Amino acid sequence: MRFHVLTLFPEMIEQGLGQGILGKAAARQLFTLNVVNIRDYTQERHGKVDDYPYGGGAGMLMQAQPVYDAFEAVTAGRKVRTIYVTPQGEPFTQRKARELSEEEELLFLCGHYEGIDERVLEEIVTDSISIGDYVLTGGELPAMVMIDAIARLLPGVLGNDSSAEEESFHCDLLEYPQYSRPEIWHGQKVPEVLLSGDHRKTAAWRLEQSVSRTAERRPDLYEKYRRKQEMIKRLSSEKRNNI
Ligand SMILES: CCN(CC)Cc1ccc(CNC(=O)c2csc3nc[nH]c(=O)c23)cc1
Repeated sequence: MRFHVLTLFPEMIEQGLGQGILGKAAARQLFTLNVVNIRDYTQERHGKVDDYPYGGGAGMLMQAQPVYDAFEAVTAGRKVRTIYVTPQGEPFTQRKARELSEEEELLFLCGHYEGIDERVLEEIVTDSISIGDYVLTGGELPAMVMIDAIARLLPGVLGNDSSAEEESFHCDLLEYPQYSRPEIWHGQKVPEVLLSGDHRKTAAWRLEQSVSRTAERRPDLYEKYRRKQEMIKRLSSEKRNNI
């Protein structure tokens, strides 16, 4: 996978994605990261890349020419899936991360100020994606969030035992509480069942914890889970009756 990021703050991306698991994975060539400074492509003097929006309105807009020239420099005529990170985009989900992780190459366009001239977006953008319904100061953090979620799905980036955890999230339940040594900390004991070594009881306790935590914190996911359970029950009883 080759990640390209077009941004006005390249060091933010390089710092943010150069540490930890992703830094190591990039060093092992499990993916490459190419960060391009849009300001390097301006034809205006003093590195100017923004201007006032036609029709008035608060703030400034990034102009089309520098963005387009940076894009052309990276893609060199290749057709590359180009993601414009924007509050006006479709919501980013684990499903979308999985879909994007199948691509060979991804180009992320980070806006700043109040956005980018629509004409260059029309020409180069394939997907407009938001990371949530809150307003940030720029697209760099959203691009890093998405690259993190996508890169961890690439072969070799995480230890191979994590895929099971992936599935658990897919069954729409929040994860159960976890404990490690010591057995008593600040007078709080680890739940007995986890010390019992009884795997069946442990699994049952963890499922119960996941369900109650989901019901409490994510009623939307809980509702989905409940309906799925009901359908499974109905189908299995229908199957029994038909036999
Ligand atoms: C004036 C209307 N604003 C849109 C809500 C303009 C605007 C605010 C903030 C930004 C910077 N944010 C992003 O570039 C961004 C990119 S993806 C994303 N997901 C959630 N929230 C976000 O702010 C973002 C861009 C335009």
